[in-house]
Amino acid sequence: MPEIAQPNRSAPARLPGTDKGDRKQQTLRDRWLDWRDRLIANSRFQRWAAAFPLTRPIAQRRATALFDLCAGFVYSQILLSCVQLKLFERLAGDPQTPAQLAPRLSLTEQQAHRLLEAAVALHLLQRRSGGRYGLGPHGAALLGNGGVAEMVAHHALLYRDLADPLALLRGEAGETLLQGFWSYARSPAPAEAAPAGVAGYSDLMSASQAMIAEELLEAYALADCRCLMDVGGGQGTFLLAAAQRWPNLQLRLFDLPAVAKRAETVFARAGLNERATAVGGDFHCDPLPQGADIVSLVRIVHDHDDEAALALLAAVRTALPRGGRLLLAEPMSGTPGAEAAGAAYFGFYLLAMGSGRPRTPAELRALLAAAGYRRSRLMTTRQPLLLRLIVAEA
Ligand SMILES: CC(C)=CCC/C(C)=C/CC/C(C)=C/C=C/C(C)=C/C=C/C=C(C)/C=C/C=C(C)/C=C/C=C(C)/C=C/CC(C)(C)O
Ligand SMILES: C[S@@+](CC[C@H](N)C(=O)[O-])C[C@H]1O[C@@H](n2cnc3c(N)ncnc32)[C@H](O)[C@@H]1O
Repeated sequence: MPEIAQPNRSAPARLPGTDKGDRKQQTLRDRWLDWRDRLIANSRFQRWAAAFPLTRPIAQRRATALFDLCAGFVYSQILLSCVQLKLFERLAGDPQTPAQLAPRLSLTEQQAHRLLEAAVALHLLQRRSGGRYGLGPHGAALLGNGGVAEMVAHHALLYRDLADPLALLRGEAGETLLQGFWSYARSPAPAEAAPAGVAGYSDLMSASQAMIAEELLEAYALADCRCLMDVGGGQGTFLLAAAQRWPNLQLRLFDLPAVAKRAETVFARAGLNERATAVGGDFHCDPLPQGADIVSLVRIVHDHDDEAALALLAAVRTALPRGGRLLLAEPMSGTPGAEAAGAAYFGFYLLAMGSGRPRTPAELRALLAAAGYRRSRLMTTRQPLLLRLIVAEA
């Protein structure tokens, strides 16, 4: 059973770090933060701040932000309903009334109206003339970002795994649904994964490559590169994008055998047999193919705990010639303006997946140095929420 915290109504709020003994070690900043916390936790101060005209907007903003944290799951489920009903596709360029939509969604008019109003409140949809509903700014942006709808749909697994977050944190949750979905996570012999076990995650990764590949190829020019090897390259969607942008580039992909097979089919269909090869193996124990002058690890390193991540970075360095480059691209922790996506979303996502953690650029650069890279540099990406990039020199 999940643990339900019981509020202690009689005890006064006591914040840590206020004992006389602790005080000696506190910096000025710690003391200021203690004072601020005591003030904000004081319900009389809250009432005063909500009433006083100069502090009222701040109090209202903070209350809304805290409410949004409480309600996040509800908002996500409204988004999921819209995705499942393909509401954004239906309304793109064709705003409709609840009466028109209801039979197409297998809902009554009243039910459709409730969903549409909720989606309007979340800026997913927007009201139009004549009682019709059309896309809102978020709904339109979602349509323009391939893979977001698929991500939303697969969150059903994540949310079930997170139903008892403390059990998950304490490692008492047992086998999770995400471990089943990402069949290589925690598997002692990932190279033996059956084709059916890799299909779901390979398709999801491929669908969401649209927003990743462009970011990466915009951030780093491959003009002077001869052969790019994408390690953990999935079914080859990133390499397809690289091939289109850089027509002289040779392409190599390394992934688990069942995934490499899928990439082979994709390369053949794209007529890339002359330029692209896919090699199957396990990057934890098999040597990586030599011959590439640049290697990419796209959304790979955060999947692995420190020891495995360090070994993988070292294996890539060994496969590269001296002066060869590694592109380490993934969402990272501590990204200014997107802090929640790193430590909170990916922190708990990877916890549910059973392996890995999001790292800050500084942590990754320290791992790269420990793996023997001579230098590394954090590059600028246009949407750091989705992807950051470190380039390292072997
Ligand atoms: C014309 C007028 C009046 C105004 C225009 C104003 C203007 C300039 C507006 C800007 C509009 C605009 C360009 C909007 C752009 C919006 C974008 C780019 C939105 C992007 C959203 C992306 C989202 C929501 C991404 C979600 C990604 C998720 C959930 C990723 C999950 C990844 C997972 C689970 C990865 C798993 C891999 C593993 C296992 C960790 O390795
Ligand atoms: C999160 S996906 C990223 C796929 C792709 N780079 C992308 O960004 O779309 C991780 C990839 O690493 C591969 N992988 C996981 N463990 C592996 C291993 N031990 N050896 C080789 N590939 C592995 C998976 O099969 C999967 O394709």
